[in-house]
Amino acid sequence: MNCPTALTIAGSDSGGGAGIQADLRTFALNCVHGMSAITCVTAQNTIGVQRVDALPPEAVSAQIESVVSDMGVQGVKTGMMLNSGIIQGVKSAIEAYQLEERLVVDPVMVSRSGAQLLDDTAIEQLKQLIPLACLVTPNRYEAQLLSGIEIKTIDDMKRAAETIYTYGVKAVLVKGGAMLGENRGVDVWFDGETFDLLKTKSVETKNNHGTGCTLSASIAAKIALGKDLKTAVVESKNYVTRALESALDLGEGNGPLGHFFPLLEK
Ligand SMILES: Nc1ncnc2c1ncn2[C@@H]1O[C@H](COP(=O)(O)OP(=O)(O)OP(=O)(O)O)[C@@H](O)[C@H]1O
Ligand SMILES: Cc1ncc(COP(=O)(O)O)c(N)n1
Repeated sequence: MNCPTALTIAGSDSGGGAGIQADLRTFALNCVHGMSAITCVTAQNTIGVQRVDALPPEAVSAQIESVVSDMGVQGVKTGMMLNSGIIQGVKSAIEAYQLEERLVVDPVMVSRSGAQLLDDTAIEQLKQLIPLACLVTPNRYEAQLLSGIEIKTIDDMKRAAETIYTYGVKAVLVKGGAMLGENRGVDVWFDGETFDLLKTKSVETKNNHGTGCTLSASIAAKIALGKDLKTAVVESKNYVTRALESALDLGEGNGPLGHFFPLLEK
């Protein structure tokens, strides 16, 4: 039986809410065979990140090479990459295996709980990876850092998307989970020609750990399934909204999404 494959290049979250664990659940729900290149191991729960251990960059590159050379990859996303050595290795592998057309970069910098997930010195490397991707998905904070624009309004999100687009990436999705009031949960899409506001409903929950990871993993899975980028983004945005509505009340802090809600509804 043939099965599309997707690869996540990201960190492990011991609490299972974000990172590799959220990505693999999202791939599975899309009936895509999930593969992983783990960049670092976090000791993490719903309250915070207690410890981070990086893998050597060569270990990350070796994982990518193993799966791409043998099994093929139809969709790929990057998440937490922690340091510049890892990002450089990932960039070389993406170029060597020509994965650019199917690459989604989630420029993870800070966790929901406020922990730093990217070294200060690594942002320049991340800026060099972004032009390779078909889509980059910064949240409000990441978009501010990447564009140098302070974001308070939808117009600010649009201006930030335009600036980030000039890096050379095919499309930008500025995510609005951290926007306030009626703008919370409104995402801005820009592909160089068209702006689009992606709106679902704003979900009232503290259990929102891993929304960005889940969104980018879902987009990568749908690319692997052969969907066009915009369709992949719109369907994934709807999926995250439903998974937020079914989020799990686990732990004292921000619980994980209910990734498997469609299975529970049957
Ligand atoms: N309360 C909410 N209601 C509806 N949609 C939301 C809400 N919070 C986040 N989202 C959506 O979730 C997706 C991820 O956005 P967000 O801004 O939370 O990314 P993120 O900060 O990278 O996520 P994380 O770091 O938690 O993985 C976006 O599509 C966003 O609109
Ligand atoms: C391994 C890993 N990857 C990504 C995130 C970001 O997710 P969040 O902002 O929900 O904490 C995280 N906390 N941990």
